[in-house]
Amino acid sequence: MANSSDQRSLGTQPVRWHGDSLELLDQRLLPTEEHWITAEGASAVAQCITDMVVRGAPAIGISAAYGVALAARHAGGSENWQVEVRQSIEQLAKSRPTAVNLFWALQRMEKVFLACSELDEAVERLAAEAVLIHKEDIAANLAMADHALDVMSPQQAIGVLTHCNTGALATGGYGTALGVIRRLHERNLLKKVYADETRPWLQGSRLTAWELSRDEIPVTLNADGAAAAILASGKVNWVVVGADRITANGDVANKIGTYSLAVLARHHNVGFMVVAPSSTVDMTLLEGAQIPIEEREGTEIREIRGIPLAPAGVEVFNPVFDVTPANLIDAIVTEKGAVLKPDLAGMKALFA
Ligand SMILES: CSC[C@H]1O[C@H](OP(=O)(O)O)[C@H](O)[C@@H]1O
Repeated sequence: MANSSDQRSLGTQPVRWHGDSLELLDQRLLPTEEHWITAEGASAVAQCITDMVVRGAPAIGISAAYGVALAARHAGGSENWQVEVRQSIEQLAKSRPTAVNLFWALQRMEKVFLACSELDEAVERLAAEAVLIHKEDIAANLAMADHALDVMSPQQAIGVLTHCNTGALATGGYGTALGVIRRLHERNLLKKVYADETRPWLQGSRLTAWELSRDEIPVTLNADGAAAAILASGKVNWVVVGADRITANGDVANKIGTYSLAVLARHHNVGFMVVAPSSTVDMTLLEGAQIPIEEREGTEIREIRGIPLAPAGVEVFNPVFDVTPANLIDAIVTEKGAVLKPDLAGMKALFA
């Protein structure tokens, strides 16, 4: 995907589309190794999503869209090509449960699929739709950065703390919360950015610190447990995070540890901003308690790259997302605009 016409650095995009295959940067190996996996079919893309080769709500949706396009591309000669594509959509839908972008992208691809009567038409139109979803995500990220700075209206350089990875690696490019950080840096309005390491998967230390360092944006990595002291220090004006699913009342599911950051931010009178494209908004769910929260293997906490960090077999509770109630959020920023002090009425005004 070429850089956007505005010549801004989009950062390292996590997927490369080749028409008959999709290359995915294996984010499990960063920061020590840049290894690209080539997926030639939907099942390979689904496995890459489940295994977190590619992760991040928008990037998951974009990858799944390309996976559907690959299903049609490689169904050639089959009399049951419609069955094969439908089975691929169903398989991709089972890859991870929380990020609604996955289901949003699959529904959009299915709509195109159902409008195609011939395989050749489906191959062409599904590929075009996946590329469009990718391009729209980049445009959304660039727009969200503008809306976020309007909300912040910084009169001087500010301090920001972020959680997990919401950069180019988690999206089609540029990033959501990290896109705001990129924009602040571009405008010389970024005094300091603290990045939570974000245990257990370490998206912050392995991905955010890598992305920002690569793009020469100064970043300070901190243990998750240091966030409270950092917010107490007065060095941070805003906590800026992404989202995996936002419900109609403004509750937000995001990486585990986000909820505690929101409590800390409110306690220390620090702004708390969620930045996510409208493909992350799920108006079919009224509140956060309805969001399916993914739990992953205990080994992700007991070990790091096979090195034991805990007694073998110790019981683990490993939810990889939590829900931040709307009343702890100062702003939800999307490409359509910002919802300040989000509630059902404010969300309906933008997304009804
Ligand atoms: C740009 S949204 C990224 C969002 O996804 C992350 O989760 P995961 O790395 O498990 O896919 C995290 O919740 C981020 O905020």
